[in-house]
Amino acid sequence: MTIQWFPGHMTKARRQIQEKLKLIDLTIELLDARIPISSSNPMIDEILKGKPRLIVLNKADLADSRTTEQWIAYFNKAGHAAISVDSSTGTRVNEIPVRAKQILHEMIARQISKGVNPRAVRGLIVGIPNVGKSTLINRLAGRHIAATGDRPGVTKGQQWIKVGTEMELLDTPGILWPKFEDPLVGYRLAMTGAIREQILNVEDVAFFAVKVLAKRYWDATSERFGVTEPPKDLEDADEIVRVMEDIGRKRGCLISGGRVDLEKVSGIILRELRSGSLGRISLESPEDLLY
Ligand SMILES: Nc1nc2c(ncn2[C@@H]2O[C@H](COP(=O)(O)OP(=O)(O)OP(=O)(O)O)[C@@H](O)[C@H]2O)c(=O)[nH]1
Repeated sequence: MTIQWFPGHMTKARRQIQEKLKLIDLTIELLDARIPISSSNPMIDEILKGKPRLIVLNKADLADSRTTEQWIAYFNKAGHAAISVDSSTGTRVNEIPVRAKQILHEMIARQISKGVNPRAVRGLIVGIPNVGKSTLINRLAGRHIAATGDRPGVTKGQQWIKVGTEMELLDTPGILWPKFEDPLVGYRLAMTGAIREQILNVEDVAFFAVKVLAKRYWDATSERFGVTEPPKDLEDADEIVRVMEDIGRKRGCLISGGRVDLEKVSGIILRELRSGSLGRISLESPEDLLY
């Protein structure tokens, strides 16, 4: 689903989430494990207004596990419970209700001294488009939940989905928008396939992808594409383009005069990055934040 986010849409999305917040104990903030910062919402703290939050790093099967561990430590340090899952196969999703229940217990323990057996925790999944909200809801529900909430003309009350005895989830997630003002965020979202390539230039997206690959995953890149010479200087755009051309020659992306078809090779690089053919790749790490 692609949404054109105009200020009016953001206000509406925010209002819809805030209506749902009245019904729930805790939010499950879904982020893409490969880009936890770029897949987050810039106003999340304000929108959630202190509602307890469990951060779930989804698509962990595509991210590099060492970096994912660093992210979990980073979020823990900032005071948030965080776990990583793969919703497509269901790996570790059963930890979500357990952690949610723990958070609820801690919350109640702070309010009442002891002797309580809190009811099932009521949760809401929130996240930007394509982060895997529906996949996770279906996984937790153990069946396919039809996404009828947005269909015009269908008035539908909120439905609760039982997740074992520990948790109940609202059946429609809260949709958030990413931080559009930062162009790098746009490129990172495009690298993961979260936003359509047509919006951004495919060669530009691949350029940034090669920069990250050369910086952090050169061995995997070199092995996959058969290129041997890393860029001499990551800040030198000509050197990044030279690596793209080397990959293009290896993959036979040539046009008349022996020149490399940069658009074609860009498509190949991005497809292989997204599909996991280059291995498990994280496009952001907490170290990037430490400028
Ligand atoms: N590899 C992998 N793919 C996933 C995972 N979770 C979801 N996906 C894929 O990501 C894509 C988007 O998933 P959705 O569940 O439709 O995402 P959504 O957040 O509901 O998207 P919107 O409806 O656009 O808001 C689909 O192709 C899923 O198969 C995961 O943990 N690992």
